[in-house]
Amino acid sequence: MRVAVVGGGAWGTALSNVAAEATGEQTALIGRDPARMAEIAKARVNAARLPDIALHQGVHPTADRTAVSDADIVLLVVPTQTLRSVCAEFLPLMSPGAIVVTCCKGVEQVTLALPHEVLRDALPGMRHAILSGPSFAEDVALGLPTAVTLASHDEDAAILVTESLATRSFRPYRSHDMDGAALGGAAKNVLAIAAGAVAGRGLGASAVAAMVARGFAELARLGLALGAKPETLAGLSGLGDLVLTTSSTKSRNFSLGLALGRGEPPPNKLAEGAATVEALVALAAQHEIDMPISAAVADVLGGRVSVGAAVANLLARPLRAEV
Ligand SMILES: NC(=O)C1=CN([C@@H]2O[C@H](COP(=O)(O)OP(=O)(O)OC[C@H]3O[C@@H](n4cnc5c(N)ncnc54)[C@H](OP(=O)(O)O)[C@@H]3O)[C@@H](O)[C@H]2O)C=CC1
Ligand SMILES: O=C(CO)COP(=O)(O)O
Repeated sequence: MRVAVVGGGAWGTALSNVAAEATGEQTALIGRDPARMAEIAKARVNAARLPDIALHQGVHPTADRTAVSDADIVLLVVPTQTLRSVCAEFLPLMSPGAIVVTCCKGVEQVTLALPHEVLRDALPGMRHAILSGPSFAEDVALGLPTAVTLASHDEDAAILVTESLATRSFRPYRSHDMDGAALGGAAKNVLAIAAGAVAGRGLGASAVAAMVARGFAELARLGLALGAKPETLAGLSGLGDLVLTTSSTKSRNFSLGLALGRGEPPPNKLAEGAATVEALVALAAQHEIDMPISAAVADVLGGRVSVGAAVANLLARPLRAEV
């Protein structure tokens, strides 16, 4: 199986190393900036996005989009808001039998679609899967043990992708539940901003734990309303990724929240949760699901309330039975 990776960011670079190791085949890493891709090819390191980590010898960095054409499996590893246009751009170049895997985590702002729904709309007739789960690009690229969810309605596709990405340290677990895998990844990014803000305000580890647990409750409420399976929501791509992202300063979303909580300027790298939060809250409203923590993040990032007022509002919510 030959894999191509579209998106020369941190995660795309880490996954290209994984695919080259797992398949023993040349793996194209396709970025959009020719000068930067030439630099990566020469230095054998993606200094801007994944510094100090050598590319696997089988990785072929390029800006030539046609490098996707002989791939059996195409990983799309770009920000969620660009996924649809990237699909349109690559559709005429991909082999019609290729399996396309979205590795993005978010909700599309205009349509409120999750990444796998974007693939379904934008790449009709092609085979689809989604990869999600607790996995910092740096950890994966360093060969640290990582387990993720690989979900597809197409069992054969899921097996082929799993086999083409499994290494001694990277373990994809198969699932049929694309809705659950996608929703977990999208919601945890938003909830990590909230956890970071609570930590940044110095409210203590107990408060952060409460935020994570109540955050999981709202992730699960929306997931169940969308038809996700409880075991997916409590698994790697749901609770697993929520725990990772709400507990580490390696997370761009948690770091954004931390800066907001401390009253510091937000880090300049855009976290996916910031681009997703309004759409996530709108999606929840469509399903009449209450997501107070996500709504508070939306209000803070939208400049409608301060972090202090948002936390105070959350604490002032009427007490009720835990659900
Ligand atoms: N980083 C991580 O640890 C993980 C990230 N993810 C998810 O993977 C996705 C990508 O994240 P990550 O790699 O970290 O992000 P980065 O910001 O590091 O990279 C994003 C890549 O997408 C490219 N890109 C941006 N806009 C466009 C566009 N309009 N058309 C084509 N390409 C574009 C960028 O190109 P350019 O370099 O030219 O700007 C860059 O190569 C996100 O959804 C994230 O949530 C999932 C798991 C782990
Ligand atoms: O998705 C991730 C880990 O699973 C990466 O999280 P951040 O985008 O917050 O860095």
